[in-house]
Amino acid sequence: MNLTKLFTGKDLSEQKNQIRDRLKSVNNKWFPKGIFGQIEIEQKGKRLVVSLPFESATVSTFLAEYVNDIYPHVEYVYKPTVGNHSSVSGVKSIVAVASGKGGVGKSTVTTNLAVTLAKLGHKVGVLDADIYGPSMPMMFGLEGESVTTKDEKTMEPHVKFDVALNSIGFLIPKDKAAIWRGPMASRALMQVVNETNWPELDILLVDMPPGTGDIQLTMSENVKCDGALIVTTPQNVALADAEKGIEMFQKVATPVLGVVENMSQFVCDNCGHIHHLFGTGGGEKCASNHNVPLLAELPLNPLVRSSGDSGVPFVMSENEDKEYQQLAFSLMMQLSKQTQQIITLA
Ligand SMILES: Nc1ncnc2c1ncn2[C@@H]1O[C@H](COP(=O)(O)OP(=O)(O)OP(=O)(O)O)[C@@H](O)[C@H]1O
Repeated sequence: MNLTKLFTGKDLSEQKNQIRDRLKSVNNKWFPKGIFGQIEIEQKGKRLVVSLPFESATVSTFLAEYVNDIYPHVEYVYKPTVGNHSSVSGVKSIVAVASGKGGVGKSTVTTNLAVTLAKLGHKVGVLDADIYGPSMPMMFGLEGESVTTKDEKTMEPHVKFDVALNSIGFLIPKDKAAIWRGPMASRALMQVVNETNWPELDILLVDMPPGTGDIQLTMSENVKCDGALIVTTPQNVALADAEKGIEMFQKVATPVLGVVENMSQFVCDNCGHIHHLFGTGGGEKCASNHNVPLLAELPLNPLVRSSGDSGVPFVMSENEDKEYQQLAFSLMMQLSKQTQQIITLA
């Protein structure tokens, strides 16, 4: 039986070209230019399998719309390519999550983004570098835990929700870290960076302390980050600080992958009215001022706060990860564009 003509009566190469052409016509600003010229399409039994250089459930659904009418039997699979760098052994890419101002939700975004990336199939780690207020142990439900070691030299990260995590909060009580300054704080941070026995990771998210001080400088001098994600609220005072953060990363040649506007709006449970508690359009303006994309506008949602406090990230709840899936996808796309590591551009 000639499987290549099974469904359409067309030759396999003709079918592949047709699928490729359809995918090339996909119009979505997050896909790097030329990406669909590079993908692999194979026949496996009765199916045609498209190997994508990234993973996202939303992507498969989105792409199916372009192809389903001609080939309903196409399957999309994730085929990661091997990276070749990062200053931390075993780690393919490092992304700093930063904000100029404190309290804008940087740690919340880091946590939920990490868990979403893990749910999508990536190998993810989180380094809590917020040395003055490490909140990851609480957000991952690991408060009160300390580090373990197998060889008395390196620390084993905790693994929760499929994310490997280390935090200065596992080493010392919260109040002690808060009084560290300058070289002492930097030394402690570098110890957590260098002496953690990270497993093989596709991406390590670094939750930075707010501001543009010593720690940020230490990080950028000692750890080669592939990119930075800037979290802000739409408020003017937060935006001014976010812009300082962007400028700092640009100065040290760390590409800013994009801006995340958190607490963008609040939808009233009762009447559905949308309230813009902190103003509107700030994230977009901040991003366009610096020629970087706005990757997400995440709503203010009381469940996000209560989940963070309870140690079970918001995205672990059923059907609560759509916005974070989109953010995870656009972040990986931006990272691909920067590093050319996950995909090769045409
Ligand atoms: N989208 C959101 N909706 C509701 N509450 C949120 C949202 N994002 C963050 N929060 C809450 O706001 C508070 C501050 O968030 P978080 O600790 O993540 O901020 P941060 O920028 O990391 O702060 P810090 O400067 O202390 O590091 C937390 O109580 C968190 O649960």
